[in-house]
Amino acid sequence: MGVLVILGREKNVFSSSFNLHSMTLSSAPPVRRGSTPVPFKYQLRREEAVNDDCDWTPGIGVTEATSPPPVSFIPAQDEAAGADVEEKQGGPFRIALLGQNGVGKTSLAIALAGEMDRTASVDSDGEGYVRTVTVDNEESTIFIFDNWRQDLSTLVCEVCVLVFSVTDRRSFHRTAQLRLLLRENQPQTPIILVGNKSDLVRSREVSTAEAQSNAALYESPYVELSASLDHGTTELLELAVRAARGENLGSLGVVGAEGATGGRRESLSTRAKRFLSNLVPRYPREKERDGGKFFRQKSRSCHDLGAL
Ligand SMILES: Nc1nc2c(ncn2[C@@H]2O[C@H](COP(=O)(O)OP(=O)(O)OP(=O)(O)O)[C@@H](O)[C@H]2O)c(=O)[nH]1
Repeated sequence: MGVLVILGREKNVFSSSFNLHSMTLSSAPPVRRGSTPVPFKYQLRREEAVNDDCDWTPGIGVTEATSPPPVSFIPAQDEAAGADVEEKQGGPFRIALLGQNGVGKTSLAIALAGEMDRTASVDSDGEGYVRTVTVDNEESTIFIFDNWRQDLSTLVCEVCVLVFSVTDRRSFHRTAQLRLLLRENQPQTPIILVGNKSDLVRSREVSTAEAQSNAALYESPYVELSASLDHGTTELLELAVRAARGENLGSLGVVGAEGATGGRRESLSTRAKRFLSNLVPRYPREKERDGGKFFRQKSRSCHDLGAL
């Protein structure tokens, strides 16, 4: 049984301490958001990713002065080998949201915690989100945390959600690095790849197909969503709970905002056929077969317009 820690919702706790530092240490560089391009000289090398997986911004993250308070964590009972599967069914399940700064982890954690729905059963201790959810007619308790700043080797959770912003290619690359680190430390933990900010269509830098094939390479499901619009978050929540229960998710294709049917997506040819069959007959032969219905309908609508 574990008590988890998010510094997410009460991010103000972290923010306020950070601001305090910013005030005293005026030379500290600003925190980089996911949508802000990073100068080339600041790009993270692999060695840096291994040693310091906190941030892309140099000078921020691991120093004593700017790091957030340590995350408290009590390992769950089922960590021991031979954990009781039945015990796992109801949780508690720990879901860790990891990813580059500004990709929307906190927004996503809040959406998953159901804070926007005031009737949801949500309880936060200020460090994480605790929620009881019913998935597949079964109740489970979940802990969601989005602000893991310590060494990834100390992270213990039932599911890892690697978040990137579809508007920031660098954050997509960051998930690949994180996956590498996670696989080194906990090869069995299910990983779900999440492309957030799907609402920002015009600023997109990572296509659905690219992210999906990347996820498929590692047999992870890919979920595309918008935390801000709370679009696709339910699918992620259900997926995470199923993964935590030990269900094999495999590679489900795209789930969420752009392809809400998961592995049961229609093929391109099926969709094309359906689209064509729905077309109004346009060609003379079809019009003949149609018995002139098309024209009659059209003239009727013209007539109606005239009446207006
Ligand atoms: N358009 C859009 N903006 C989003 C979405 N999700 C988050 N944002 C915005 O992205 C910015 C960063 O969101 P956060 O939730 O703070 O991101 P984070 O990953 O927790 O950031 P750090 O705590 O710095 O690591 C905020 O301005 C959010 O409003 C989304 O789905 N769509």
